[in-house]
Amino acid sequence: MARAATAAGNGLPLLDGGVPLLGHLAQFFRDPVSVLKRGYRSKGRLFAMNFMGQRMNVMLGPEHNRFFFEETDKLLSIRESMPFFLKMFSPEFYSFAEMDEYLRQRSIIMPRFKAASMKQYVPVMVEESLNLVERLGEEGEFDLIPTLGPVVMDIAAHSFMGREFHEKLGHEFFELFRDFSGGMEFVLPLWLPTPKMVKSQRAKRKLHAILQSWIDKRRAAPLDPPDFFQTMIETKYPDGRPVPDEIIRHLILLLVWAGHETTAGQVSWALADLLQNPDYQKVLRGEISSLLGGSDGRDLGWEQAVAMEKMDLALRETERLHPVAYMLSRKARADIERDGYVIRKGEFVLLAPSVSHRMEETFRNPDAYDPERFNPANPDAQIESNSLIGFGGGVHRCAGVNFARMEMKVLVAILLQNFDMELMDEVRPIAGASTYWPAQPCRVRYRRRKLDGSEAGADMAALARAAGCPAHT
Ligand code: HEM
Repeated sequence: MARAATAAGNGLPLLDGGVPLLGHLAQFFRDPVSVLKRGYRSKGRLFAMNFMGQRMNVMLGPEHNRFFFEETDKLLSIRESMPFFLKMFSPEFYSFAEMDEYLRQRSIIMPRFKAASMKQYVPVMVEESLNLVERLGEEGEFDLIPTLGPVVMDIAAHSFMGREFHEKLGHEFFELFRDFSGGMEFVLPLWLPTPKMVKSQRAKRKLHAILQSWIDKRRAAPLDPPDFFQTMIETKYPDGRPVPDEIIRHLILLLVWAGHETTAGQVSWALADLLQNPDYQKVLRGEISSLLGGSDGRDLGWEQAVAMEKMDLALRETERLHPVAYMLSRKARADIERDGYVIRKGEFVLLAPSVSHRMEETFRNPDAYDPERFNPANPDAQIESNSLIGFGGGVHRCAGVNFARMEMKVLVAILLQNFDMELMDEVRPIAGASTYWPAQPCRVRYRRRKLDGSEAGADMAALARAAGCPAHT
């Protein structure tokens, strides 16, 4: 049961092992997921950490996930939990704005990620993935994050700002963007003029100037048929008012910011998982070659990408095992009673997909890589709502989830179709990061495959086996 409470009551059980003054802060920043796992093992689904006197209340499992998502913007505030957002964007923007303004701004971007609009991004995703194949050549080594990160940025710049912007200004935009992202400060006060904060603010001003010049250019000479950017600058609010340029600039930066590190990390994990699970890699190869035949992927269209159902399962399993957004955060707006405990107004409330996704009660054999657990055709499929939350939930669920899933599908499919790959390094999560991606180096050795489509038949047998076909045991 959950309700706003004023009654006296005990706080959530406090995790052991805090040190004077800092509490659990230092150990958390060193290795957040281990601390969260220790909390679950020793205290269960509800526990608290101490960050220099500030209580951080952690909730785990589908029931608590549901509560967290349903109470966001009611008992739980998103805006107070991410103050750095204010510095990177502005007080009237998105989650920081009043609810009706937030919903108005959200309604500008959501239609751009519906199925009908998504179709226009697939050719861009294919083109940028094939550019990577071209750059990699016949054989060699690449490091996952530094190689896939720029492809994700190319896809974003090309999809959201258009080909011409991407070709002329993409590089400068990317460089500035890296500095801008450095403004995501969790520990130090935001008014402190640290070098990375000064850099971030300078980059923000330059990014806004670049985007404004692009808005002016497109207003003077509209693109027909319109692409993402053209549609954004022509969109009106439901009451007919034009959307201010400042909001358009912030929205573009928000999309790139929210989708860049996350997708780069998640797609790197997806590839690393597949390279460690050759049986399922084979299943995917079968699916890909049954759809693409002997093509390198340039014919890959929306319909084929949607038909990659095994790839969907693999991406979901990676989202479960390695959620890059390993923790979501809110602040309590009032005292909240939860299972007999009280969370006080002003305290933080956290979800931890990184731990909830590995709970035995929710997922059978949780540390094993088993994409088929999500296959709805399996009688024992594990698809309880609010159990897989790598893209969040409720009204603030990731706006770009369809875009990200499609992008990862295309990139992984094209890499698997074109290269034989093996991992050279042990895959470990990065320590102390805000985005939980594989630590560097995480190198892959690759060699170009001969593409004649002859593997499709053999791989279809593996596909049938994985789907549990008794004729292929
Ligand atoms: C694998 C890649 C991605 C992951 C794991 C991811 C994860 C998430 C999560 C967990 C949230 C909710 C945060 C919260 O409730 O506190 C979120 C929100 C959001 N994401 Fe993503 N994201 C990804 C890619 C993208 C992409 C590609 C875009 C844009 C094209 C995007 C745009 C957004 C936006 C705008 C929000 C804010 C939604 C709102 O508050 O209304 N994300 N994302």
